[in-house]
Amino acid sequence: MKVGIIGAGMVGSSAAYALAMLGIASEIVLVDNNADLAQAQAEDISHAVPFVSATVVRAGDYDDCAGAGVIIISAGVSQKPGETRLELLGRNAEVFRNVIGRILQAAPQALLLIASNPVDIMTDIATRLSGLPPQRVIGSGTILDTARFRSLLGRHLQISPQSVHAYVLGEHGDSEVLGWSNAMVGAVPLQSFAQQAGRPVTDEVRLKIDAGVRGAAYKIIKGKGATYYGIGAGLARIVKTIARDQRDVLSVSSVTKELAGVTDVAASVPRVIGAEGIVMDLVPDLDETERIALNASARMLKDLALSVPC
Ligand SMILES: NC(=O)C1=CN([C@@H]2O[C@H](COP(=O)(O)OP(=O)(O)OC[C@H]3O[C@@H](n4cnc5c(N)ncnc54)[C@H](O)[C@@H]3O)[C@@H](O)[C@H]2O)C=CC1
Ligand SMILES: CC(=O)C(=O)O
Repeated sequence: MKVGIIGAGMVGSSAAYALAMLGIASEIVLVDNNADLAQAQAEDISHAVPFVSATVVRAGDYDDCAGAGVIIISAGVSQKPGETRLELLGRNAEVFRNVIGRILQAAPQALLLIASNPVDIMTDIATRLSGLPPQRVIGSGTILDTARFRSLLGRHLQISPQSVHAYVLGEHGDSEVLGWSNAMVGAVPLQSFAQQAGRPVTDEVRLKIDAGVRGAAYKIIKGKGATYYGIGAGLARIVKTIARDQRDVLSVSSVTKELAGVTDVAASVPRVIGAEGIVMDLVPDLDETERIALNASARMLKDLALSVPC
């Protein structure tokens, strides 16, 4: 599958690198306002390709994305230390007004995969601007937060994060909701596994993991200016399930008819993803605290999305 990437900065180039390393895409086209940057990123990544795959990686313009199955949008501004994702909204909405029409003209059949922040509201905006059905406009949503949750839980339980089945729901951002009540390890509920393993998940452990997941981006941005390897791998993972029609369950964002009592809102729940985009939403069983928090997260996202004209 050919993949176009609009925005060849840290996130776009990391996604291209992860895609090339996994050998998922036959061709990757990097497009950026800064053509020299796109060219340099493409050359650098293409020099890694002979070690692992046969992916053609090149810089180009929108027209070069013709025939792409997926277009990743990672263009726009990113957070400065201490800045929230929501503070990027006005600037990145303007970027999307500029790029969505050009993408549709070049690759009308492509699925859109949104990474730019605030990703849930950018997914809503991309859906409105494109006029595409919501199933074809996928926000990376909480795929990264879910990976962070599984990583920290796995570390606490001393097992592989791939054997932890737990999801972060709602906003990719400060109001996100960690799904503790339905978390599983293998086929065993989290608390039961923790007890059997002698690694209890106490209130103190929960608070520490919650802070670690919710605060990860702020901590990394303070330390090195940006986050990109995690989301790069997450975006490649989403492209893989689309390219191979794998129907994996991933927590991603999409305009959803109804979520925790809020209608027509873009936020994350686990969803089945295949070649045509989102195939099915999974409605998780939540406890009362989680349901209230998810309602608040979805309500905030909907109100903010409504404030942005397209
Ligand atoms: N969804 C997620 O989990 C994550 C999202 N992000 C978000 O991804 C976005 C990109 O972050 P970085 O790559 O670190 O930023 P960056 O500044 O390294 O790259 C952004 C690129 O977009 C380009 N650009 C800006 N306007 C453009 C336009 N109209 N057309 C084409 N290219 C344009 C810039 O020239 C720049 O190269 C940010 O909004 C950031 O907050 C970052 C990490 C995780
Ligand atoms: C920057 C961002 O959204 C993240 O790393 O979660």
